Amino acid sequence: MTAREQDTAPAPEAARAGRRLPVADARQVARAVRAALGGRWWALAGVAAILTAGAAADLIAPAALGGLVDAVQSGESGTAWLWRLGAAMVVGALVGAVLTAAGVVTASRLYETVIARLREQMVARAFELPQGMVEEAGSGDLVSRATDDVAEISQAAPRIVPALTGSLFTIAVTVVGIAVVDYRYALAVAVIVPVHVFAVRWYLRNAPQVYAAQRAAMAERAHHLLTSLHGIETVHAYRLQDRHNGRIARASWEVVGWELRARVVQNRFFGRLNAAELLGMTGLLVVGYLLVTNDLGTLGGATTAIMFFIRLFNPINNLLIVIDDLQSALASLARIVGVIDALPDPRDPCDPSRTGPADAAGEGAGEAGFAAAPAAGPAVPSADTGGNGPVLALKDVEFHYDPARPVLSGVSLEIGRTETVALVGASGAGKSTVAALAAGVHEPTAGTVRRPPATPQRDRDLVLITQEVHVFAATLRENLTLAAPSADDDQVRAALTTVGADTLLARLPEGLDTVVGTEGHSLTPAEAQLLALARMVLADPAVAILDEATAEAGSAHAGALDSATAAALSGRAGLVVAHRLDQAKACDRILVIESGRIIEEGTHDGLRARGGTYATLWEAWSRKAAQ
Ligand SMILES: Nc1ncnc2c1ncn2[C@@H]1O[C@H](COP(=O)(O)OP(=O)(O)OP(=O)(O)O)[C@@H](O)[C@H]1O
Repeated sequence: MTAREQDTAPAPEAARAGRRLPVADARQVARAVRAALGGRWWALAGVAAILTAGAAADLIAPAALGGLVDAVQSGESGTAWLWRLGAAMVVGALVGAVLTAAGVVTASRLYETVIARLREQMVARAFELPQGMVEEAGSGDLVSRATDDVAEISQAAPRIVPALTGSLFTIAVTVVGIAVVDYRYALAVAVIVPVHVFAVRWYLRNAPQVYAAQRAAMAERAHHLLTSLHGIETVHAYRLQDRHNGRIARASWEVVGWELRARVVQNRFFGRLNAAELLGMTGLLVVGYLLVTNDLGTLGGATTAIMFFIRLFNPINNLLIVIDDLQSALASLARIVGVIDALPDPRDPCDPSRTGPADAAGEGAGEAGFAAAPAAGPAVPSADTGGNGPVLALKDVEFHYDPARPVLSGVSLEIGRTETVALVGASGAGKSTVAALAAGVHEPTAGTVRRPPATPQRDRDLVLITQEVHVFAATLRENLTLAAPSADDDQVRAALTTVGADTLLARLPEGLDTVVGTEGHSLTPAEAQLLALARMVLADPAVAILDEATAEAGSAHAGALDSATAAALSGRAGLVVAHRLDQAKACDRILVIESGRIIEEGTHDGLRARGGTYATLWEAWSRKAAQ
């Protein structure tokens, strides 16, 4: 099965659901946000001060309005006093608007910085995640966290930050203001407190799981979209459009269902908030009526108390409504921080599992076709492997993707320092899985895999090249030196010459400076494979694993690619998943794999002479090749 075909195979959804990327808990989220703030507490305090000052200025207008009512009713104040009250209202509103705007702008800068840092950390960490982990979770989950979840936080933050910082102060000052007018007004307003407490508790009980399920449904939808697009050729070739459309439609309806449930929960919450407002206003009007008719208060006092209460609607509702945004944003934040914390901190010197440079695996592991292997499994001690001793060894390896279907059983193999070993077998026999285990993409479910020892350039010690070679939209030089950043032009040219790509270089209009890839000079599949082999030569790993790396580049180029492969593998250990049996013939040793077991092992001539499975495969392949 090719990598593309794997991507479009029916997704074992129930199995995958249990293997999502981790979601962080509240403690991890708080720690990540604190770290992303990077000690800018003074900026946070400044934002709070500006917003609360703005909220205080906003109280001047309603207070002045009450004064205005009393002044008009008494008829004793002159017009100058009325003008002064009017001016105070205008100045209060202006100062409040300016301070609020300044606070929101400063807050936006701060939270955008925090979001950007978290996003960068997540992307950096995503490159370090073991490929197997991302594959198990589905790349859609990761993409959905980098897009949907980041967007969710970016959209929610402008509402959350001002509401949290500004509203609390406004509420506190306004309630004090109402009590100052008359404590009985404050008592009337207090009836809304239990209604709010009830509404918020109900909401917090119901909303989080709806939002979490909504995010998970979005991730599932992204996964199906991505896998279908990624394997579009296979989808067309096997007429799988209906099946894939159906799967995407089901995932989309699942999102719609959760969106609707979220809106229902939200509306019921808002309904409870409106009931609280009605209750508070009714209480105030009754108390106001009683106080004014019994000469215990003035009409202006009642007006101020009512205006203050109306002013409370916004901050209280903002505060409670942002609980909704806050829940939603926190669900997204937990998913982002979940990726950041998915692996131990590479900078943590106490963590023995991470001995290499933080960016080592990141350089290649995220790009198809050139994956630097993450360190895993015990290393082969270099001192013990003199001569052509094994530099890569699998012992009694078992592996399954689905526990009900073992893929490999009892696989053992060793590869010497300068030996090239071919893996051959029918489609689905398990060749790519052996290659993935050898490269560290997956870890065995039983048995051991010993890979080359860790060094400061650990990711150069083992390189996996698959069919899907990625040509970056960059210059040819940049495409090559990403494998060896310190390589100079002479070394780059020498690597191209080694794999016979000097003619390609000569044809490019600006030589090594020619931009290749989607944005520039497009390379043929065969040229892209040569590029991958030249990259490997520059990386100079101890072990090279080629998973049908040159199988799809076209038979016209087979000879050139085989010579390039032989030159690139020279002097290092090579494991070659061979599609064409003439590739296997050129290797030092051949392993025949059938139904996840190695059933034959030997040289091309030895295996042919034995007359077993390889001999039969060779006869069939040679006949077909001769046609
Ligand atoms: N990601 C995966 N999830 C579930 N099953 C998988 C996955 N990848 C491979 N398999 C299954 O594991 C078995 C071995 O697959 P593998 O790709 O290793 O075989 P292969 O010999 O390389 O085949 P091909 O030559 O067609 O690439 C097959 O039955 C395949 O369906």
